[in-house]
Amino acid sequence: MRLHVADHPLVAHKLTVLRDKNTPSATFRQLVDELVTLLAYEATRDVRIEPHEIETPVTTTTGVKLSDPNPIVIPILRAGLGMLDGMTRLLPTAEVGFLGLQRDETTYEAVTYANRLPDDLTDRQVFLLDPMLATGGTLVAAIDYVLQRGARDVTCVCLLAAPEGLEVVEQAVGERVDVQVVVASVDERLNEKKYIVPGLGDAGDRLYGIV
Ligand SMILES: O=P(O)(O)OC[C@H]1O[C@H](OP(=O)(O)OP(=O)(O)O)[C@H](O)[C@@H]1O
Ligand SMILES: O=c1cc[nH]c(=O)[nH]1
Ligand SMILES: [Mg+2]
Repeated sequence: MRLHVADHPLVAHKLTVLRDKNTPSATFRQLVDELVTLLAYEATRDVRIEPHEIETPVTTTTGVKLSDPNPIVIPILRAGLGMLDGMTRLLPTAEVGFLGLQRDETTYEAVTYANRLPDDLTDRQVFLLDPMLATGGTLVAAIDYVLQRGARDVTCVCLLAAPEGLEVVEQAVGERVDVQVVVASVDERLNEKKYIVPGLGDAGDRLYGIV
């Protein structure tokens, strides 16, 4: 597993406002969108491209275009949905799949309740979106899901990660496949309820308000 922590003053500034418990839902949504666009720039560094010849008004030249098939972006419902627009702003031709996973707040195990994905993800570049990597259970379940469908190139874009969760993902993925995790911050730890500290609380509730 490769870990990339975005190191940028704008990311740090926006994240601080996001963490503030007094930040209202509308501002929270806007900030998630802005942060994802900044993270997407880092997360797409290895997006597959191929040579592409064009004519400028002056001459012909060889540039690049995204290779076919285009990447697939998969927000993990609910909270990951808040990251979708920020990601597809940079990758407008990406396909979008959906995965619904909810963490059981007693056992902390991820339960799958929805999926709408292509059956075959062989040779597809996959971007998984979820703002919170806490125990890592949800992300490991999502990674397993796409690996079972043949994906071998997976980038996870998260806002916050706990060191404990990163370790779980690292152990689960090992050297099996090329999994990259891009985050805005690796926080201190998990608390007794497995919430990220200092964190930002429940991302889904702060985005959408309904528990
Ligand atoms: O790393 P984990 O310990 O598995 O926890 C992280 C998961 O918890 C949150 O989702 P939640 O289950 O609250 O669902 P929601 O997005 O519908 O609120 C978050 O968006 C992650 O998906
Ligand atoms: O801190 C946390 C942990 C899990 N899910 C969240 O939304 N926040
Ligand atoms: Mg939630």
